[in-house]
Amino acid sequence: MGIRVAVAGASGYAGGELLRLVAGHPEFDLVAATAHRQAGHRVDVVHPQLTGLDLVFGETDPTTLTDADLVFLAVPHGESAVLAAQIPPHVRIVDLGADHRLADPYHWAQYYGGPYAGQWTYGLPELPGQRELIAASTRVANTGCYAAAIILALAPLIAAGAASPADVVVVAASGTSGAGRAAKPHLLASEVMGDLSPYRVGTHQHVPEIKQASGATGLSLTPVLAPMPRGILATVTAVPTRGVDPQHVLAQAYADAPFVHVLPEGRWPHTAATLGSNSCHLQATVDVDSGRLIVLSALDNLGKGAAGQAVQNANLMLGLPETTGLSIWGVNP
Ligand SMILES: NC(=O)C1=CN([C@@H]2O[C@H](COP(=O)(O)OP(=O)(O)OC[C@H]3O[C@@H](n4cnc5c(N)ncnc54)[C@H](OP(=O)(O)O)[C@@H]3O)[C@@H](O)[C@H]2O)C=CC1
Ligand SMILES: CC(=O)N[C@@H](CCC(=O)OP(=O)(O)O)C(=O)O
Repeated sequence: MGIRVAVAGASGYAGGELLRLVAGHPEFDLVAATAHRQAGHRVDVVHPQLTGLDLVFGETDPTTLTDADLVFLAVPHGESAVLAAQIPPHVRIVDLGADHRLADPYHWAQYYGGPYAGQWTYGLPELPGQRELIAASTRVANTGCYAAAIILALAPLIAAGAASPADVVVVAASGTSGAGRAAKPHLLASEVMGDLSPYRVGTHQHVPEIKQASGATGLSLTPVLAPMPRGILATVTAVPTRGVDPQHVLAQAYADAPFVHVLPEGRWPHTAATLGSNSCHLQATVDVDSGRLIVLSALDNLGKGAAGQAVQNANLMLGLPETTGLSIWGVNP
């Protein structure tokens, strides 16, 4: 008998990717997959990529989930805090939503609203000291998808004193699965195809999360919806504080990180190379004209930006090698 794992919100995009990873994980037994409107439907009807997984979605209620050793919560903001409060402390939880990411209740109220649920251990193992904290935790808050791409690009440069924390500018494009599966008019194929559209310009909810985890004090983020199902490409620029090679700083920071790859000089991250993997690809340079540091960061929003990262955190919480059941390599093309 392996480690008993339940996935709440399993009918969504992040939940579907979690099911795929949990079902293929050598130490996990999938004991429950729960949904909301899709409760009672077969998993392989909602997720045809999981044909062969003989399961029906249960109702998302605490009694189904407390039977597990570890629960992944992949439900909308606000719902995961309500569920988590009803799950006993001995059951480990990784929350893919935002409910437990922020330290400051004021930021929660400003960007999300509703009751503030408090902060859990932040689930980005590549931050200094964070692996150990995650391993010692029974409650872990997974990162936002843009947040993962941007923090991995930025945090080592600020920590090394190589970039000014006060003036960080990011433009980041995301595939449509980042917005979830619920039908929304702006996500119709006719609206998305052939278009690049900025949204929540200057007001995106990941800004306080990125500042909190990276040390940035002034950050402008322009998110762009891109006509592709998966992937994030973030262009992060900052003012250098001293003449260090940003690529060298990143390579040193991630020398022991199995999923973060600083690419050889001359190669630039692009989303397709990361899809299906739990990897983040980085490359950095200094702009010849402005002198600003430029870091490009690519990942799969459902991989390192969500489900892959959640499994990486669960592995650490359970004392398993962090790479168990995860792929470093993608599926391009
Ligand atoms: N998509 C992404 O790239 C990322 C998502 N996340 C986070 O992961 C979580 C899930 O996102 P995603 O998969 O994209 O969203 P989806 O909209 O695709 O899926 C949402 C899931 O939550 C269920 N659900 C909806 N309403 C409720 C409710 N009131 N109570 C309980 N369950 C409910 C849905 O069930 P049903 O369909 O049966 O109604 C579905 O299983 C969110 O918190 C999101 O912010 C984090 C990082 C990246
Ligand atoms: C394309 C798109 O809409 N992306 C989502 C990112 C969702 C995400 O990362 O999840 P959290 O909401 O859990 O932080 C957005 O910008 O809100």
